[in-house]
Amino acid sequence: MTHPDWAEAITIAARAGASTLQPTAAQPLPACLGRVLAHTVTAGRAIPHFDSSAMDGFAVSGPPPWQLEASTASGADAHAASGARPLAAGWARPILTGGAVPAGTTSIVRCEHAEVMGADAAGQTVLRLRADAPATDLAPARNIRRAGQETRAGEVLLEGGRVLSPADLAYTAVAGLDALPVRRRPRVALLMTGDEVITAGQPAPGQVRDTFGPALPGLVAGLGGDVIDVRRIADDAQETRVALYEALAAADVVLTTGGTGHSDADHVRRESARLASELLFPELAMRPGHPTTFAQLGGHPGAWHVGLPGNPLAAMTAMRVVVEPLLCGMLGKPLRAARSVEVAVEVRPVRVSTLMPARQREGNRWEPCDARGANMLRGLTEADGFLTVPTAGLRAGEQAQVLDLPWPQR
Ligand SMILES: Nc1nc2c(c(=O)[nH]1)N[C@H]1C(S)=C(S)[C@@H](COP(=O)(O)OP(=O)(O)OC[C@H]3O[C@@H](n4cnc5c(N)ncnc54)[C@H](O)[C@@H]3O)O[C@H]1N2
Ligand code: MOO
Repeated sequence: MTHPDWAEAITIAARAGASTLQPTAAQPLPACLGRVLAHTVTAGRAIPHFDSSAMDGFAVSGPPPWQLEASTASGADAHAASGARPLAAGWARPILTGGAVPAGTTSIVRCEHAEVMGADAAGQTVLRLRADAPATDLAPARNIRRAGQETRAGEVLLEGGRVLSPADLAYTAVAGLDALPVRRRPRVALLMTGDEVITAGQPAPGQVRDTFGPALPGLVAGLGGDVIDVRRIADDAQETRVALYEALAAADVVLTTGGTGHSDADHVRRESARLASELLFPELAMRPGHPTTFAQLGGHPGAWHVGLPGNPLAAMTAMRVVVEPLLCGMLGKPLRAARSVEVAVEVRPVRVSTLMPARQREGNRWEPCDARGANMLRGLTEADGFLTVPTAGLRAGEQAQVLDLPWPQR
């Protein structure tokens, strides 16, 4: 079996994910934040849905002065009442911001630009434009928010596949919807191996602090997964087998960390193979992260298993090129494409196509971070993305591809 490079891994994982596209359910708007919209939603009617005033003031009909109607409504009804009856020529009517504009209105004069005078000879209250009011106040349709100005009935409100933002939810509410169809979040179980790994305090020589427990659950949630289980398992064949089996029954995606090697202490590869209905790849032609395995366990749909390598940076590159596209596919979300950038410095040839944590300098010029060994994290904390380095290396000034990090950036 050939070993995919990073670009092929993204394609394979995304296609696999799409074959288990998650079901859709309507959710109330506040529960939709960060969820993936399952399909495109259109406006059932125009936004705004009626002509309304943009200012507190007066609806006027024709040139000043006007005869001012007595205010007929206040409180809860005031916004609707202002538009209930047509406005006759030569008349003005009090109106609130957001109030319905009566038929016959030529413009809205804001209250600070108008002056209520005493009664005229006929006993009518008169409204005048103040001497210092700008002439634009009387421009046709001044301060009127027209129905349909923002969105026409039948127009697309939001495209399917997008991750819903606070603005999207607010806009949907304006359109009068109470719920949106969102994809179920893939259930993700996280199994972490490594007898030498401790989860608190200072590790002794031969021990290492767990880097995955603090980082991966949030990372998976940010990619749209629902982390249903986080478990540490011993470097033991039987325990690995039972844990994989149980996870496969409960989850859509099983992520393991470590144990992908071929030593007596590594059991993930063998136990995954026992449960696998399909091996998509046993490893990658990419560093760090080359031991990453990807399989489907327990038939279709069963569960996807991604065996992340134990080296912390290797696991992060695998998250970017396998887990992120897998979840995108399952959620019906578009992939984030690699970006073309200019390389600021020479990068020497490498044995296997390599993902290097890299920083963006002035302009779109990029350079690799230091401390970018597979076991290291410092470079990644300083990185703006992964620079993809082909085996031939890169010359200063050459174009190269950068992958965004699998989390929101500064
Ligand atoms: N003979 C070979 N040895 C190794 C090879 C190889 O090709 N032949 N590949 C190296 C590469 S590259 C990687 S990556 C690792 C993959 O190892 P495993 O997936 O089997 O992971 P472990 O052996 O369990 O651990 C590797 C390394 O990572 C540390 N680790 C594990 N879990 C954690 C954790 N939760 N937090 C922090 N660090 C962790 C572990 O202590 C080891 O140092 O294999 C290489 N060896
Ligand atoms: O390729 Mo390893 O995965 O260098 O860390």
